[in-house]
Amino acid sequence: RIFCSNSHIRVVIGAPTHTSMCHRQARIKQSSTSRSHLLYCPTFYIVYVMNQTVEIVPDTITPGQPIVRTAVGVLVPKDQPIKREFARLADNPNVKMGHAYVNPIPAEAALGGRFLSRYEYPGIPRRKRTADEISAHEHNDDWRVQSTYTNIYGQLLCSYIGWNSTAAFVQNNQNFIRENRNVMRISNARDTYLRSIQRDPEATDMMKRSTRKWLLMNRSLLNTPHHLFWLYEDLSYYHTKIQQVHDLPPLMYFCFRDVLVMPPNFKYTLFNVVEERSMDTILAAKSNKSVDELQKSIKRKRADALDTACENPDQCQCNTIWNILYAPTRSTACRTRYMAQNGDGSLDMTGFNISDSRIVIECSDACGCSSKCPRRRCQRGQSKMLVAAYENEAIEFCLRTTEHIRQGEFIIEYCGVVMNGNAGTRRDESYDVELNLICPGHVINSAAIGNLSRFMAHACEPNAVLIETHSRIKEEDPLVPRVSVYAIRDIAAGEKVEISYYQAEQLKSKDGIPCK
Ligand SMILES: C[S@@+](CC[C@H](N)C(=O)[O-])C[C@H]1O[C@@H](n2cnc3c(N)ncnc32)[C@H](O)[C@@H]1O
Repeated sequence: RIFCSNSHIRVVIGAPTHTSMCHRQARIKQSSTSRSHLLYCPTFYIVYVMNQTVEIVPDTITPGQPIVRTAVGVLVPKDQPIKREFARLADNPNVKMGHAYVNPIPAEAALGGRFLSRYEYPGIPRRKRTADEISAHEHNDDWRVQSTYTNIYGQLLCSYIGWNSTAAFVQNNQNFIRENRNVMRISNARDTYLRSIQRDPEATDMMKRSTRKWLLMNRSLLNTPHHLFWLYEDLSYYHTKIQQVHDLPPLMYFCFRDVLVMPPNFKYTLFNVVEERSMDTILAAKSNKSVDELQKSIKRKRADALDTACENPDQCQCNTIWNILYAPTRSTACRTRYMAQNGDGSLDMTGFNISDSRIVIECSDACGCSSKCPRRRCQRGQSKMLVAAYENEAIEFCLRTTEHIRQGEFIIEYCGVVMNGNAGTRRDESYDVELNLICPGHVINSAAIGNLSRFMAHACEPNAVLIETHSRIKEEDPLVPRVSVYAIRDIAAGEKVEISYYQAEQLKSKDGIPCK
């Protein structure tokens, strides 16, 4: 691993203008510690876990049952009773409390066979069945398709959940395609992206050679179940499964090198996980008050000067929240910018200045709008298929889009663990995003638990930006800090999604990752 020469990288999400308060920045600190294990989080917030037996797990689909999407996980320390202040949270179906966040191995993959993988990754089965075990299971119905590939003869090859690569089969009947439409859709999306790399004039010969490994499956790969290729395949599959619960697109991990490097190892989450100490701060914060409470306690004029893109503008409370909590007053030197949504949920980027402090405010049940409201964009989550691809020894993995993204479009939420940003907390700080407005002094750290946003690389001329987002579905949910990633210019399919880890002044001082 090659690290950059300086020890601190800072990622700015707020807009530091005048006060020291404003100067808190999202910070990425380089560290020489090895990469920690990650989890995947979807959309909302998390708290702590109590004892070893209590776990926060990502949501799964139970046939016939409605999907409850967890909004927050709360991690509570072991051997301590749940605090009284959290009692109300325990009744909220959007909040899960536990001592640890885990990515469990789905039941259909946990069958177990003779093959033991060399690698241990959260939520990925190590034990699988082999081709030798087929006869014992031939007539059982536990053959569910994981993914499909085309082999060098143009035949459709199918790999099965819980079986290693030696048990992959050629499938050539139309029924198979009809019955596995979803799997076929994901495999086709993967191949479309891989073909675009084959055509890319900037792709190196090594990338093209390696891309063919994914496009045209060969016998030697099938016969090497310990090949890292299969670990990439599993990570893509099991993390995509978590995405699907939240109706989010598939994701993929790639390494376009002759010799593959180890894929990233972390727990995948689609909601933020909050440490107990930070949950105390969150619950006590003014931003956590409901709109009604805010209006009663703070005698400030209701905002009506701003337009709202809410589908129910007469009842929309977002501008009131802005006015009471974030709008600059004569006594605040810190000028936070109101980021207005357009009717399609994208942000109005007119006059956007990357140095400005900025916030997006989203609707809750108090606004009386539906989940399709333009002012609930972060709540709906990612819509474009993104991939984490290994770039080089310096950057390692970065985030790329497989689809065109327009300026102002929401890309993804930055998910991870909400924790106190002081130096005492043990973590890899290079995955910190520092919060300025909603929970100052805290960070969202995605080193151990996060989603694809953790792979965004630094660029001196970024195409995306982090924006703190005041968002909860119900006023009774805790207002856990959230950070959205929006495009600040059009991003073409295949491009990297990059943010600036630094403020303008730091870029000039050449502190941190150099601009190339
Ligand atoms: C938040 S992580 C990004 C994901 C990381 N690349 C990975 O593979 O997990 C930040 C780290 O990525 C690397 N990085 C990001 N952008 C870079 C750039 N433009 N040049 C060199 N290294 C970069 C640095 O090691 C930095 O500490």
